[in-house]
Amino acid sequence: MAEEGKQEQKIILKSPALLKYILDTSCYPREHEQLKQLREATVEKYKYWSIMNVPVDEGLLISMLLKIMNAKKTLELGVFTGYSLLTTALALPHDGKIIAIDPDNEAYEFGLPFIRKAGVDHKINFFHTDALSVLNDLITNGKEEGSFDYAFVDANKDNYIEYHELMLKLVKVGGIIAYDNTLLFGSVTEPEETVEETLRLPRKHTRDLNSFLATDSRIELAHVTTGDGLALCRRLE
Ligand SMILES: C[S@@+](CC[C@H](N)C(=O)[O-])C[C@H]1O[C@@H](n2cnc3c(N)ncnc32)[C@H](O)[C@@H]1O
Repeated sequence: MAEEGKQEQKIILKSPALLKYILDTSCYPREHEQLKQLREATVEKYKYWSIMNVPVDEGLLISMLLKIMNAKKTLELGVFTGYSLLTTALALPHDGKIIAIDPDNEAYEFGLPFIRKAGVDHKINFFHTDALSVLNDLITNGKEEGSFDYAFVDANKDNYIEYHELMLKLVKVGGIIAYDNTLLFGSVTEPEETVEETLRLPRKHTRDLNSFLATDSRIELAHVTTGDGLALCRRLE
């Protein structure tokens, strides 16, 4: 058998039924009650766009990662209704701190009652604006370089490489920068002309990011096939 064929045999998720099995068996029973309610309310209000919430299996992975790292101070770029934000807030200790940024205040306000009910809103400092301005401010005025344990980047794809340079300043050596949607609905491997038009530019940005990260010697990289793809980068220098 060709080497490539052997590799393919290692891919576990061979069917949508397997994803459903993982969710039903291992994930939904362990999802925090307020995360479940937030997820369901988001589906009801945002319909198709609820797809933007991080899926439950990925949320559980992020939660465990944060606890293994003993993360206390984190950044969140792209909040929407706050599924990944609430996941993070629940995983941090009582005195944990999250700087969360999104220009969409309405979606954040929609998710806030669930975050409050979970009793973790005191950990969150939400900035209702574009991420770049806040990140630059944290570096120049806030003197926050090297102070974050973890950053979750789930925002506008066209800025990811720019965000990466700022993340490498803000996240401490040994800390994790996580980029979400790095497989972009599987479009990264499809020929451009077969990809729906609205995805073509994000697909290009995502492919550029993946290639960039693969050769960036300042990080250790693990490209995880959970959700829509999650690139975990550990800052090395
Ligand atoms: C995929 S959603 C985030 C989902 C969220 N992490 C969750 O699990 O529910 C992407 C979000 O990025 C936000 N966004 C778009 N441009 C942004 C920017 N320049 N800075 C920060 N956030 C931005 C959008 O408003 C949107 O809410």
